[in-house]
Amino acid sequence: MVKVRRLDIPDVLEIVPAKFGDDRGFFSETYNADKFAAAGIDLVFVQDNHSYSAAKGVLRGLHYQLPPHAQDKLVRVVKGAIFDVAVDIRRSSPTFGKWVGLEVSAAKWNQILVPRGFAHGFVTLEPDTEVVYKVTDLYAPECDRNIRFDDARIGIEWPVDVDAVQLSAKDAAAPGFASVDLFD
Ligand SMILES: Cc1cn([C@H]2C[C@H](O)[C@@H](COP(=O)(O)OP(=O)(O)O[C@H]3O[C@H](C)C(=O)[C@H](O)[C@H]3O)O2)c(=O)[nH]c1=O
Repeated sequence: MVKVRRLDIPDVLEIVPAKFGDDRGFFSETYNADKFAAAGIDLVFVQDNHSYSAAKGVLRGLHYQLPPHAQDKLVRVVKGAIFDVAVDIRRSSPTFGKWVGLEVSAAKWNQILVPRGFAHGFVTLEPDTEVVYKVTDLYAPECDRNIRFDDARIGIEWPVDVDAVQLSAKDAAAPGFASVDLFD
C-alpha cells in the first residue's frame, strides 16, 4: 500500500510507502513500479543518487536540468531530515513561479516526487543527513542549471536562518530567477 498526497502545487506529490516493523527492525518497499504506477507515478528511473550532509543548515539548490535531459526526482531521507522545496518554472503553468515545501525525514518515512519542470532544493534540519533519490534522466552537466535559493521573486520561506546556511560555491554564485533558462 502506497499513500499518495498532492501538495499545494498538485503536480508535486508526497508518497508514504508501507513499512513493516517486527522485533528485528523493519522492511519497506521504498519503490515498486507497479504500486507506484497504480498510485499515478508511472515513471522510468535511470539513476540513483545519494548525498550526505554533515551539518544542519546545508542547503543544496535550487537545481534542475533543462530538456532534453530534464529529470523527475523521487526523493527520500534515509537518515536525518530535510525541508524539501519544489519551484514551478514552467512558463505555461498556472502556478509558474510558485513554490511548495515539505519536511522529508527518516522518521516520517515519506518521499517527495518533484516533476521535471521544477527547480529542486533542500536544506538539512539535522546533522548527518543522508538523502537518496531516483531520477528519470542521466546527469547532463551541460543541461544543469541553478537559481538562487533566496530569490525574492520566488520567496521561499526556509525554516532555518538563511544567513547561516552552508552552500556550495556554485550555489552561492547562482543567478536570480529573472535571468535563468526556464521551461515552456
Ligand atoms: C547532480 C550530480 C552531480 N554529480 C557530481 C558533480 C559534482 O562533482 C558533485 C557534486 O555535485 P553538486 O554540487 O551539483 O551536488 P548537489 O549540490 O547535491 O546537487 C544536487 O542537489 C540538488 C538538490 C538536486 O536536485 C540535484 O539532484 C543535484 O543538483 O557530484 C554527478 O556526478 N552526478 C550527478 O547527477
